[in-house]
Amino acid sequence: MSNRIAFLGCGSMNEAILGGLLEGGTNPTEVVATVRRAERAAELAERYAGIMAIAGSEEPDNNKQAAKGAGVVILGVKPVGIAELAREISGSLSPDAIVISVAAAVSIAQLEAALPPGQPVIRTMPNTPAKLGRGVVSVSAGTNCSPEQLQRAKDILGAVGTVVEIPEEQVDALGAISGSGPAYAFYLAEAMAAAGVELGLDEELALLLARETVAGAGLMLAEPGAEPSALRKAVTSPNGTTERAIATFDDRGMPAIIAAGARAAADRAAEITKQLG
Ligand SMILES: NC(=O)C1=CN([C@@H]2O[C@H](COP(=O)(O)OP(=O)(O)OC[C@H]3O[C@@H](n4cnc5c(N)ncnc54)[C@H](OP(=O)(O)O)[C@@H]3O)[C@@H](O)[C@H]2O)C=CC1
Ligand SMILES: O=C(O)[C@@H]1CCC=N1
Repeated sequence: MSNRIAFLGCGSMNEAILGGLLEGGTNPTEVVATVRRAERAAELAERYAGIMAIAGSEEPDNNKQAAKGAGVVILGVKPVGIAELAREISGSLSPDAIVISVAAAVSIAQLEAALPPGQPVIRTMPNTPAKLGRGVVSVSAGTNCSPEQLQRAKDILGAVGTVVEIPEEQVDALGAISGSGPAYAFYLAEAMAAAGVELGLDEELALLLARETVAGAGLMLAEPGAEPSALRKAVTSPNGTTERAIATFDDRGMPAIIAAGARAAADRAAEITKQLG
């Protein structure tokens, strides 16, 4: 099977996977990426020496070209564009090419219906820390995907983070935690910076403190065996300052607010799936 990997629609998410794969040792000459705009293709080609990046504005058959001869094809456009993209490349795919979708809300049934009968499909839900090799990527195999093909996808995706295999019914829940989750951590950093300014710190200092603190805490969480609650307790002196802050968060219902946000994300995914028909 061909080693070529095609990233069709290379924006935030697919670029993070592409970057993580190259960091992990994938040969850039085996990577091809497609986008719509020429500036974006030029940006990718400059940032990742050796890859091929093709813009649809210059070569309207870019997706077909990239799909042709690829062993793995990763669909990375917005959910609403996935089925159209799948149909567009259907005549160019090798029958054994593994088609991986990173899109939220697009079901395996919707993917399979848009591809040639028998095409192996894997639905994933990655996240952008993939770029640093610290992503979480779920995999759910479609009906025509062999165990060997699933293993190949896991091996490839393993270079960008932790791979978890889940039944498709759990993808929306997983996406609400790990897919969207990096944004929750960045949101926390934004809110901490704003709180620092409210307490009288200047904006630049407050942002530095928030960034470095969330990043440092993330690194501690990444240590083997790290437990969030144990790490929190180690910062929380009895009757001290942190205890007062956490009690205030609890009193104001912070855990319930986070649960409600995650629920809203999962519900939105289900809503989009329905809209896509
Ligand atoms: N962002 C995230 O953290 C996550 C995203 N996802 C999923 O990833 C997918 C992409 O999201 P995201 O990366 O954020 O979106 P972006 O808008 O950043 O990226 C989409 C990319 O697709 C390109 N594109 C659009 N239409 C076509 C086409 N017909 N042919 C070729 N390229 C095309 C765009 O090109 P151009 O730049 O030229 O416009 C752009 O580079 C979504 O389905 C989303 O659900 C999943 C998990 C996390
Ligand atoms: O916001 C979204 O819809 C995508 C899916 C998960 C993260 N970003």
